[in-house]
Amino acid sequence: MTAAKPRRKKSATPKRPTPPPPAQPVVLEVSGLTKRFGGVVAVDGVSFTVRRGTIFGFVGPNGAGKTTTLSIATGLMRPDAGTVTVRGADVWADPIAAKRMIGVLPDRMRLFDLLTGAQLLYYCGVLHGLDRETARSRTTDLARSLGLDDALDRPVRDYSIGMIKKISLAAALIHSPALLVLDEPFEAVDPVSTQLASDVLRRYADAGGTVVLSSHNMDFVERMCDHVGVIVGGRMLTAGSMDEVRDGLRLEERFVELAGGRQAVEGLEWLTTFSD
Ligand SMILES: Nc1ncnc2c1ncn2[C@@H]1O[C@H](COP(=O)(O)OP(=O)(O)OP(=O)(O)O)[C@@H](O)[C@H]1O
Repeated sequence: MTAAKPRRKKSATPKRPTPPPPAQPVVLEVSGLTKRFGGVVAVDGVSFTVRRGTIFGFVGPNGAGKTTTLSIATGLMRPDAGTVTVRGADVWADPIAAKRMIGVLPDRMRLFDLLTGAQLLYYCGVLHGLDRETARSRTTDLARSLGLDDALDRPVRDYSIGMIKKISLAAALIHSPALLVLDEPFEAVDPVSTQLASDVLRRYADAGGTVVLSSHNMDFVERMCDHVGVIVGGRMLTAGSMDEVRDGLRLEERFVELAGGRQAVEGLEWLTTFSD
C-alpha cells in the first residue's frame, strides 16, 4: 500500500482571465536556447511555446536569465545555440519578417529622448510602416489609454521612470504587432497606470494578440497571465498554464519553492548589535 500523498493547501487566488483554448496556433516557439557570457551560462537549453491570445508570464530570481532569453527571442542578441520562431519565421534566418510581427519593450531601453512623447510615438509608427494619419491617431489613442495625454508635448528626457515605461509600452504597441515582448513593463509604474496598461494588454490579448512579459511581482503575474514559465539558473524549471504551474499554491509560494526556498539568516547576528 502506498502512503497517501499529502494534499497541498489550496490558497485563495486573485481573479484571472480564462486561459485560451489549447487549439490556438503557436506564435512564439523557443527551442533549446543557450547563451554563455565567459564562464557564466546565462541561459541553458531553454524551450517554451506561447500560443495566440496567451499572456505568458516569465518569472525567475535576479540573474536567472529572463532578460537574456527575451533579448534573444526578439533578435536583440544572438544565442550560442537554439532557435526562435515567430509564427514560423526564424528570428535569425528571416529577421525582417519575424521582427515585423514583434513589439518589444526591452529592459533599460534607450529612447530618442530629445523628442517629445508625441514625436517619438509618431516616428515609431511611421518607421513601422504606418501612414502619417494612422500614426497620429494611434499616438493619441495610446496616450489616452495609458494616462500620458498631459505628457505628450514634453521631451521624453524629462519623463519619470514610470512615464518612460509607459511611453515605451505605447511605442511597442503602435504597429499592433502579433507578439508583444515586455521585459518588466510595470516596474516603477504606479497602480492606476498599471491598471490602465493591464486593461490595454488584456484587450489586445482578447482580440488575438500574444504577450510575453517578465516581472518580479507574483501577484500581478498571477492576476494578469494565463500561462507562466519559471526560470532559475538559466533553466526553465516549469512552464504551462497558471493552474498547472501553481499546483494548488499561490504563485509566489510555488515560486519560492522552485527557486530554492528561503535562505537562513545566518551570519548576520551583528545586524542586531546596534552601535548606539
Ligand atoms: N552582457 C553580459 N555580460 C556578462 N554577463 C551577463 C551579461 N548579461 C547578462 N549576464 C549574466 O547572465 C546572467 C543572467 O542575466 P539576466 O539579465 O538575463 O537575468 P534576469 O533574470 O533578467 O535578472 P534580473 O531579474 O535581475 O533582471 C546573470 O548572471 C548576468 O550577470
